[in-house]
Amino acid sequence: MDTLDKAYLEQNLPSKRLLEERGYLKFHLPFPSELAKALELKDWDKIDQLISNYLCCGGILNSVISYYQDFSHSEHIIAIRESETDENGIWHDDGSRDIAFTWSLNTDSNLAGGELLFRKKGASEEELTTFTPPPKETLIIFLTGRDGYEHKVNRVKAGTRRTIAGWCSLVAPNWSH
Ligand SMILES: O=C(O)CCC(=O)C(=O)O
Ligand SMILES: [Fe+2]
Repeated sequence: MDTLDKAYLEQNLPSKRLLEERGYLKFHLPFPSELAKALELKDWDKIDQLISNYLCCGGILNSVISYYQDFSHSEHIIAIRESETDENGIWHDDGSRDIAFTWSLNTDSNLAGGELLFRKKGASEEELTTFTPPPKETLIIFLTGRDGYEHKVNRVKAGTRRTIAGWCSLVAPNWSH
């Protein structure tokens, strides 16, 4: 499932309207076998390289994210948070990026905390969406400050939280975060 055609995307992905309404989408996007293998080996360099490829033309992430937002620039990191050293994140909006994503690499059954919180700026506590760290292969795509949203990651209380965090923009973003 490395290249995805338009018909596949339209039939299998959540609608664009849902993203506009809620500001986020969460769904299962299976890892290509080479990524699954690299995760098993904890080969972070390989994972980093594969994600670069997937964000490029014809790649799985490029196809999926482009379905929602045209982009020509992308950045990504492998974000690893361990309970021993982790701290509460702060609310932020990912600056001038058009859209953000987090593709879970979590395999740690001891993982506690590390929730991703998401809200419209100025929203009340009840209007907050909380994503408990999902299992590997869960993709969350979410809107940024450009559309008035912000997010933060809670402190990991036990175990290790791993994800690929990324950002995509049509024009090159300002490099401030
Ligand atoms: O770790 C995540 O799921 C998101 C991280 C994030 O928001 C960021 O690095 O800007
Ligand atoms: Fe962020």
